[in-house]
Amino acid sequence: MTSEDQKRVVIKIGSSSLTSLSGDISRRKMERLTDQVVQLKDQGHEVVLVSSGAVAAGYRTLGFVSRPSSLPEKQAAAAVGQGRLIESYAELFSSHGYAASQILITRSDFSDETRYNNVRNTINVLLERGIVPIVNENDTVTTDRLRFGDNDTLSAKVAGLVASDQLIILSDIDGLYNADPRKDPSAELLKEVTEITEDIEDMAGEPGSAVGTGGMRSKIDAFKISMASGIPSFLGRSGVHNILIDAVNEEARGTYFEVKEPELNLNHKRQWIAFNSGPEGEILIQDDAKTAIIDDKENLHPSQIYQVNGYFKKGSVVRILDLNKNKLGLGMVNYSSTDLKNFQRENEEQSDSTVAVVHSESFVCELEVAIPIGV
Ligand SMILES: Nc1ncnc2c1ncn2[C@@H]1O[C@H](COP(=O)(O)OP(=O)(O)O)[C@@H](O)[C@H]1O
Ligand SMILES: N[C@@H](CCC(=O)OP(=O)(O)O)C(=O)O
Repeated sequence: MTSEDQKRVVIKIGSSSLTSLSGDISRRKMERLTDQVVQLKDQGHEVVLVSSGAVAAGYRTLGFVSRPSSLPEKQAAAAVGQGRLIESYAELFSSHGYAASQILITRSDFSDETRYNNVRNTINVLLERGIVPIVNENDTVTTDRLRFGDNDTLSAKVAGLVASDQLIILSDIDGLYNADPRKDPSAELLKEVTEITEDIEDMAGEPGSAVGTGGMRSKIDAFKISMASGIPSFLGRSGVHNILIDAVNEEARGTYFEVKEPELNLNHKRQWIAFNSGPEGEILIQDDAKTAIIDDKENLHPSQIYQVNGYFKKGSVVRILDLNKNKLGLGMVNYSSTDLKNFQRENEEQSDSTVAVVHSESFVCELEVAIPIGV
């Protein structure tokens, strides 16, 4: 957005923020949240919602007394519930003069760079036209292997995709505590996090409610992605009065995840490589090439390759490993695996050619180590 006071904000609303104690969608809770989104839009902010709730909105119609646990049952529930969820959002927004739109995404949509960029273009047009994009995982078609699985990481990836100014994740808890508050009543709220260290990761426990999927762990994974993408983020409790308005103004109670080194932010291309690409093969590099590639950010040349594993095309993303198979990073290759294997056989006669532009992905390297592909 142009004005400093007007932000582009991605807001993730978890199932627990939309449901009553019985697990059913609560119209009152939806109304409270959409009212605040309307206020934000009236103030000139652009808002993208990433909303869970499809399974919660559908399972009772299928005759389940509680949220089902098997994948096909959840998918069937989502097939009924997603339509209802969007219908409710559409009604609530239209009563304030805004239109809602539905965007359903699978991981394979994001692992294809063209489709990934296409989603961005679509959302940008919707925002330009004043529509509220409402994103959810396309639950009905995903398989276990291809699922985001939780909307926390999806929301962080969407925030990066649309170059959001802020990511707000609402939950049933008012932020990140230094221990799971259900197990440790003396746990304290962290008001600011500037780096996701192992200690921070260890604080996360399992989901709190019967309807939640990801728990604090997936929220922390999400904040790793948003922080690496340069997006200040916030975690707070959805039931708090005016939480969204206050969070946008950075006045709400909760945990703020700050971006301290904006110069290290991943650009769009690197975000895609780091978090969405799905590497297709691996290149083991010689030990003496490590410093040049990782620290000095030089390109990878054929003479520095020890071994090429798997089959990949020119333009694929591959894992770069050391001789002990430790992950060093991800790189986009300029040659296919067949070409690279041929170069090696031909005694590296092409040693001047650049194999992979790893140098520009050196920060991705660190992230790859920290965040397994597919979080
Ligand atoms: N360190 C922690 N700080 C805060 N909450 C935690 C922590 N560890 C585990 N939790 C639990 O995570 C829950 C939120 O995750 P989840 O149930 O998946 O909600 P949502 O539906 O909003 O995604 C909280 O209710 C809390 O019980
Ligand atoms: N896509 C699923 C929700 C998955 C999910 O992340 O749920 P939650 O942990 O409540 O945010 C649905 O709409 O029911």
